Amino acid sequence: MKGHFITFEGPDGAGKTTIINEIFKQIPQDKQTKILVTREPGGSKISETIRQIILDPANKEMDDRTEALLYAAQRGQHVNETILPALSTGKTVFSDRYIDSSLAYQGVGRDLGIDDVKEINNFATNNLTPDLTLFFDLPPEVGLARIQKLRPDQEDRLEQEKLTFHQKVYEGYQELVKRYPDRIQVVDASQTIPEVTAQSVKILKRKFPDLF
Ligand SMILES: Nc1ncnc2c1ncn2[C@@H]1O[C@H](COP(=O)(O)OP(=O)(O)OP(=O)(O)O)[C@@H](O)[C@H]1O
Ligand SMILES: Cc1cn([C@H]2C[C@H](O)[C@@H](COP(=O)(O)O)O2)c(=O)[nH]c1=O
Repeated sequence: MKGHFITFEGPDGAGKTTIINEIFKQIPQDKQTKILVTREPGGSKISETIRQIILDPANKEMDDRTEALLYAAQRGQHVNETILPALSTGKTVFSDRYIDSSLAYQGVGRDLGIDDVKEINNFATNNLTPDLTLFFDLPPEVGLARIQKLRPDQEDRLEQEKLTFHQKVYEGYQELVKRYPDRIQVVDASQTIPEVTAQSVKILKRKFPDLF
């Protein structure tokens, strides 16, 4: 028995966390217990500790390769401690970010290369690949403005990066959408919250009718 592994991706502030919560509310109550909602970086005790190190604005001297390896390390722990045990009992896992974040932010944003970053992540996760990824498509400046409004003066180390970095990350996501057209479905995240939710639910119902 294996559950579905579904990931949610997009620029900072695209609405991933908000829409995951909205989708969850639309799942019948008796089926909600079959869903595990988790996030990256994080999703296990060790991975949350690594999250604090990566996102701490004080860690300005962090090397780009160290950053990529820390994201891969937290992911390895997350997969083995949280995601695989849930999938193996038939639960569906909703992960707020996963490997595509590393491919877009470290592979393209940090210029480390999509293929090299993919390789260290394949090692870390033993090649665990999502069954479906929803990409929340939003210009990075719009997402960053939402974050700024939500948490003024509380940006983490990645959010504090220049707009040019976030624009490269966005281009990275566009490349991933082209590379993995069967796995990654694009959602227009510039719509209202109910509209983004409805588009997401429609995609999920089509692919996994058993979820609802
Ligand atoms: N479709 C939307 N329209 C307008 N505001 C939105 C929309 N979706 C989310 N927001 C708002 O944008 C802010 C960021 O949303 P949220 O935290 O869900 O984004 P996120 O993609 O999870 O961000 P991060 O990448 O930082 O984790 C919140 O204040 C949320 O209410
Ligand atoms: C998993 C992952 C994340 N990131 C970046 C993306 C965001 O800027 C932060 C995480 O913050 P969030 O508020 O929880 O979205 O980290 C990354 O660069 N690489 C990754 O693999």
